[in-house]
Amino acid sequence: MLGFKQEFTTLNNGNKMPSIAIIGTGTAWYKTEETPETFSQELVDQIKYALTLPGIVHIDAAEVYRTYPEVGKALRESHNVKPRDEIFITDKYSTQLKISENPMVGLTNGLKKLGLDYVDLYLLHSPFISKEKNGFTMEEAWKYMEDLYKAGKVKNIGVSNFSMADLQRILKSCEVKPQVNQIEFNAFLQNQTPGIVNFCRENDIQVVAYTPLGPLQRKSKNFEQENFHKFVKQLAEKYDKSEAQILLRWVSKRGIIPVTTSSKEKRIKDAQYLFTFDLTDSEVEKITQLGLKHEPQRMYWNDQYDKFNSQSQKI
Ligand SMILES: NC(=O)C1=CN([C@@H]2O[C@H](COP(=O)(O)OP(=O)(O)OC[C@H]3O[C@@H](n4cnc5c(N)ncnc54)[C@H](OP(=O)(O)O)[C@@H]3O)[C@@H](O)[C@H]2O)C=CC1
Repeated sequence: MLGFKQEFTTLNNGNKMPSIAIIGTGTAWYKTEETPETFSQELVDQIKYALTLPGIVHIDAAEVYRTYPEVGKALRESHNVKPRDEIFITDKYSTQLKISENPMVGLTNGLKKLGLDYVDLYLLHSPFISKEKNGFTMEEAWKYMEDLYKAGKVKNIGVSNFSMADLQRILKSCEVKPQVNQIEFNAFLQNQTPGIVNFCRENDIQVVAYTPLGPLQRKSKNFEQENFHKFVKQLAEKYDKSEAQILLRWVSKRGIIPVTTSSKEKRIKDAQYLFTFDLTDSEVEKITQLGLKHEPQRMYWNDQYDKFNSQSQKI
């Protein structure tokens, strides 16, 4: 516990959430079905390891990842290690691919598989919702979320991959404003959709960033010669931290909550210990500017959002 420090972000309803999620259960862990054959004991072990770390541990889950069995098993086997109120679970209702009838049914199914009676944050996974495909409109989907919030089944509600226009539709008709918008964000993709980060800030909607380590996940052949990578390396040496920690800290210094994941215990621990060091304002600004010089690097929702590439490196 020596030297451990945690930070929290206050949401627009006054609730606090941990300022980093250390185990995302999608991307590398993503599956297309939940069967005994696809069950990943490795993921169970990584979540169990994460739950031995100090502080509140934030896990990012979703209906579409098909990893509820692993998350559920890890939580059940860790109930003596970490109490429920020291675990923060984000979950998402699958909108693109219809898995359950509606968010009410989706949450009920998820809670059962996770062995929980509430989740801390529940999101609509994407804005691509229509009466024809889903059986309800985006506004009606949000109404389900509000009902779950009012019933206490979810402590906070939000959206994911929403653009300004999508959020404007929700804001026009909602009773409860989304607490967060989880989007793709990193130094090489600083606006998933035009103006989204500033719009969320102006409307007191917390931005949560998936793929915060995009610049490390895909490197060019000559990355060592690139000023961006040279500077990140220099900071890693200065602070005696990993390059991943520098990039995650940069995301958090931009007022955004990173959602990372790893198959390696050391990296999971490094993420939970993120707030044991700080970057200066000028270092944060330099990473921002060097990042903006890089061409947009979008890894998810390309079919829907590649059309915005020319605007995604403008802030
Ligand atoms: N709402 C949405 O639509 C989406 C949500 N998400 C959520 O966000 C989570 C995190 O997304 P993800 O893109 O994986 O997050 P990150 O950008 O944090 O990337 C994590 C990956 O980067 C690798 N990595 C870590 N450190 C380094 C390094 N120094 N060099 C090279 N690679 C490194 C890890 O590999 P290793 O295992 O080797 O450490 C891991 O596979 C997902 O699991 C999911 O929960 C993701 C996509 C879409």
